[in-house]
Amino acid sequence: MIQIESAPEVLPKEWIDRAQKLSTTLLSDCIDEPVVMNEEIKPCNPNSVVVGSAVTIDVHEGDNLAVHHAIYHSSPGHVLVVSANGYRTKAVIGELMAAAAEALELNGFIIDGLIRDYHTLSQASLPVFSKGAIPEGPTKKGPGTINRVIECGNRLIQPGDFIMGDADGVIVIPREKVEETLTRAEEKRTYEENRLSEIAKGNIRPKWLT
Ligand SMILES: O=C([O-])CC(=O)C(=O)O
Ligand SMILES: [Mg+2]
Repeated sequence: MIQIESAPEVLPKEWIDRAQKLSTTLLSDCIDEPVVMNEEIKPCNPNSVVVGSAVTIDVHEGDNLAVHHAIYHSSPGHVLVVSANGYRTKAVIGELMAAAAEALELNGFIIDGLIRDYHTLSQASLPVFSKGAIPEGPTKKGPGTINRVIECGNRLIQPGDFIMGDADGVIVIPREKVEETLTRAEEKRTYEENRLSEIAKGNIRPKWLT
């Protein structure tokens, strides 16, 4: 049986547009709490960038029925964040599920576990983040939960949390901290752009390094 709670609100478009001009590194530098998921969770396609509101999914060991249901309980703007509870001998999703999610214009998948059909997913435009790949597929029996608090990548994820993933990994920020973190990260981006242009001009050593 799959327990399904209502889907969270998507993020304001303004937050998505601003975040897409930043990065997980800038944002994680600009918040005073741990936001980075376990470093093993990486994009299949290193060009992938995902920003969205977390739909949280907890699956039973080696099973993915809850993920199949979650795809059809989500909307454009949602990122499906899956806790596989450390299970590493079966994949959680593959290319068919990713194609369905892409056709429904969902934003992507973050999987604390493994996937399959890696070759296709490494070239797909839908962002898929995972700990790697394995051929063996999951059962589809349940149980599972959708839109309850989960643990993913050693972080607690609330439904509707701000999620961003890029080539460096994945971060999660509580909604009430997003506005301030975006503003601070924009200031840091300006500082870093200035540093790069100073380096290009030959002023290589930073002023703060005495
Ligand atoms: O069998 C599954 O549920 C996962 C899979 O390979 C696919 O989505 O292509
Ligand atoms: Mg498949």
